[in-house]
Formats: sequence, structure tokens, C-alpha cells
Amino acid sequence: MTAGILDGKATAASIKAELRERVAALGAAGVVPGLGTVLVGDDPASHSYVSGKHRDCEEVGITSIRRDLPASISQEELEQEIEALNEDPACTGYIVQLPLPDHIDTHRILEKIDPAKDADGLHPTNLGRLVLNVGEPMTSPLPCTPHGIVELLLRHDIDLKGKHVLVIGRGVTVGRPIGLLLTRKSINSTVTLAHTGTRDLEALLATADVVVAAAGQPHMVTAGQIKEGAVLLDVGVSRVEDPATGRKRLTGDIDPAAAERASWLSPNPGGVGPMTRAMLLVNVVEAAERAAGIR
Ligand SMILES: Nc1nc(=O)c2c([nH]1)NC[C@@H]1CN(c3ccc(C(=O)N[C@@H](CCC(=O)O)C(=O)O)cc3)C=[N+]21
Repeated sequence: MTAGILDGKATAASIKAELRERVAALGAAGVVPGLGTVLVGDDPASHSYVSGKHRDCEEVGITSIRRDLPASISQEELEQEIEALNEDPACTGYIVQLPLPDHIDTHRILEKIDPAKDADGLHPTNLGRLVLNVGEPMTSPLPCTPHGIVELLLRHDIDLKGKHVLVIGRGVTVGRPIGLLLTRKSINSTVTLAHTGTRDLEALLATADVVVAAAGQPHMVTAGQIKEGAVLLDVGVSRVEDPATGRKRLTGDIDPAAAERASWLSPNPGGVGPMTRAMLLVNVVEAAERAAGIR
């Protein structure tokens, strides 16, 4: 068996094409969605991610509002920037790029974001609404990576009902929230959350129908460990030195050789990353639609 590729780039491109039409409909109603980004400091990876988000916006007709701030900014000054975006009618959704510098209290910053403008879906109010199952379909933004993973599976007609999904990693952006999506009645998977305290990961891997690897451990999931025909989603990413060239390379949590025994593989890069970016745009467009009374 050789796995079919869950091509996140291609799927994100169709989502962006759909969003272009919804943005045009908003425009006809006099509403222009605007994504704000708050970037603190000069980490090159963060700069490159934020630039990617603004390129995505341009593709679908979303206005960009970019606040690049010095690493020396104080907590109070950063909170004022957040308040300004909450007040700015041109900004219909925004994100604060993580990580923030050590002297900043990240939780206090994230809690200051107006939940109605939370484009990441990571505000405590919106995560709380997800736990409480408020509205189905949701009337609040979903966390982008979990939402992108579910959308990638559904758009490839992968049946998740009653399937055993093994999630590896309990991070706040992926591992913790994704089970909340997969166990909703409309999806009906059974979810196991594994982490560094899990005793027999091998036994879980041997029986899982779907594996979401979000641990940040290069190639920790190998071909011999998985159930024949499993669906694999490679989410974690590390920068690992390539012994041949000596250069750092992006490496996922799943050994690509596992594709030989899987039915589907979402590769890394080219899988969940582009879907995460597409779902950020979905959150911005839906927030603008709700603000305009269209949804
Ligand atoms: N407030 C906040 N929200 C985030 O969503 C957020 C964040 N902070 N901080 C950093 C992480 C990381 N993240 C990525 C998104 C897409 C790709 C992506 O599209 N990656 C490409 C490869 C890009 C490359 O080659 O460098 C791919 O997987 O194909 C990667 C990483 C969002 N994050």
C-alpha cells in the first residue's frame, strides 16, 4: 500500500478560491474584512510567517493591518496596541504572533483581544465556547490548526465516524483542542490523547485508525509502528540539520517511509501548515460576516 497524499497546499487553494467569492459578496454589502497582525521583535521565522499571512490576505481580497513592534516594548504599550485594534473598525480580526518576548505576560495579552476579533480562535472565551459546544455549526472562531486538520480530512471524504484517532502531543494550539472537534456528534470519532507521560505509545499506535502527530519530535512515528492502512497527519515541525548539506531543514514528526503502510498521509511541509493559514482567513471572513449580520 502507498498512501494517498493529503495535499494541504492544493486544499488551501480551493478554500481561498471560495473565500474570494465570500469577500466579494461582503464587498457588495459595503464590508471589507481586514486582518491585523501584531509582531513583536525581529525573529526571522516569525517575520516570514507573518509576511505569508499578509500575502494570503492579498490573494483573497482581505485588507492587511500590520503592527511590527520592537522587542523592547513594555507590557502597557503592547496592551495599548491591542486596545487600538479592538477599537479599529477596519480590523475585523487579528492575531498576536507567538512567541512573545519573555518580559511580556502572554496570557494577559491574549485575554485582552476582543473575542469577536480573535482570528486564531485561541481566546479563553472562544476555547470555552468550543468546550461548551455553543452552536453547531459554530458561531465563534475555531483554533486554526485543529480546524484545518478536520477540514483536510473531510474534503478527502475520509470517514471519521467511530474511528480511533490517536493524538500525540498536548500543546495548546493542536493536541488539547483537536479532540473537542473530533468528538462532536457531527464527526463522532473516539480520541486518545498521548503525551510524554503515556506508558505504551506503541500499543496505541498499533491500533489507531488515524494518527495526529503534534509532538515536535523529528520522525518519532515510523512505518513499523502504525496499523496497516492508517491515516497519518504530520503536524509537528522541527528544524534539524541535514547531515549531507549541514543545513537546517524542516522535519516533521512522521517518518515519510510510513507512507508505504498508510492509506493517507498529510506531509510536512505541504500539509497542515497551509491549511492552518487558510483557516485563519476563514475566521477573518466569518467574523466580518457576523459583524455585518450576514451569518
Ligand atoms: N498567534 C499565532 N498564531 C499562529 O497560527 C502561529 C503563531 N502565533 N506562531 C507560530 C505558529 C507556526 N504557524 C505556522 C503556520 C503555517 C506554516 C506553514 O504554512 N508552513 C509551510 C512551510 C513553510 C516554510 O517552508 O517555512 C508548510 O507546512 O508547508 C507554518 C507554521 C502558525 N503559528
